Amino acid sequence: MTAQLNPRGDVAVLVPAAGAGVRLGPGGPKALRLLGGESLLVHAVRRIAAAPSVHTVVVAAPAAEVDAVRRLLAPVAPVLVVAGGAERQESVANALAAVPPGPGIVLVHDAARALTPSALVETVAAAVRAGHPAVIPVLPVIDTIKEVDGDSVVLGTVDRSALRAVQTPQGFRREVLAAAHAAAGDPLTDDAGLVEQQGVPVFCVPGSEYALKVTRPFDLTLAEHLLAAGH
Ligand SMILES: Nc1ccn([C@@H]2O[C@H](COP(=O)(O)OP(=O)(O)OP(=O)(O)O)[C@@H](O)[C@H]2O)c(=O)n1
Ligand SMILES: C[C@](O)(CO)[C@H](O)COP(=O)(O)O
Repeated sequence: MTAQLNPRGDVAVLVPAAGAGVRLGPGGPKALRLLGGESLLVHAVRRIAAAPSVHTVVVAAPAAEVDAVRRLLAPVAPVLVVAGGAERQESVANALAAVPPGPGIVLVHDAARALTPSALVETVAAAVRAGHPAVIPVLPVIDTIKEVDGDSVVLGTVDRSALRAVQTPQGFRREVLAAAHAAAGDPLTDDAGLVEQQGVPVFCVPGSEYALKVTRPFDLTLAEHLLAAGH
């Protein structure tokens, strides 16, 4: 099946979208929950597809929703849809296995970061193209951070100047991501973590407040406001 966006693009974007959304609460798989009348997944794919470097998009959908997701995305962009797994890492691996020959750069981008600007896709891809084997968008940590024992006893204050909150899209040389997944052990929360385990340097670029992850009900409310404000 052909599902190319820009045939001259050098980037494949994997979109893990198979999570249950337990922290968001009841209402079905999170990627299919609505934001301003459209699913988080549709918002995410539309913004990815608008990035000029993108050659291919592969979505990892909940196994029971693969056909429904194909129908949902058909009017949005040409995409490949595969079944995700029980863990995010497995969903990414399934999507990676479906990338056709061609793209030398692979980005992994959460459907749950639905309002991520297309420009961030280009920024991450450009940093990989410039020679970094692995690239992540990050934001500074703005709160004072305490280490605690249990829920309530403070052990100390952490130096936040060295901490960063990590977003997606995370970008990789294709062979670097493939090798990291081939060697993967216990599931990690992001793909850069797998690459770190291979001793590959990971480079940070500035993230975006609009790339917030819809995790809890408050995040969905915030995203609704951002969307209504034109983002
Ligand atoms: N088995 C899984 C788990 C997560 N994801 C995707 O990975 C992204 C980031 O995961 P997260 O926000 O943690 O989503 P959920 O796992 O759905 O959230 P929760 O932990 O609250 O259930 C989401 O786009 C989610 O759909 C996935 O493709 N496959
Ligand atoms: C890759 C990621 O978006 C990094 O923030 C990841 O999906 C986070 O998962 P978490 O379990 O919600 O930290």
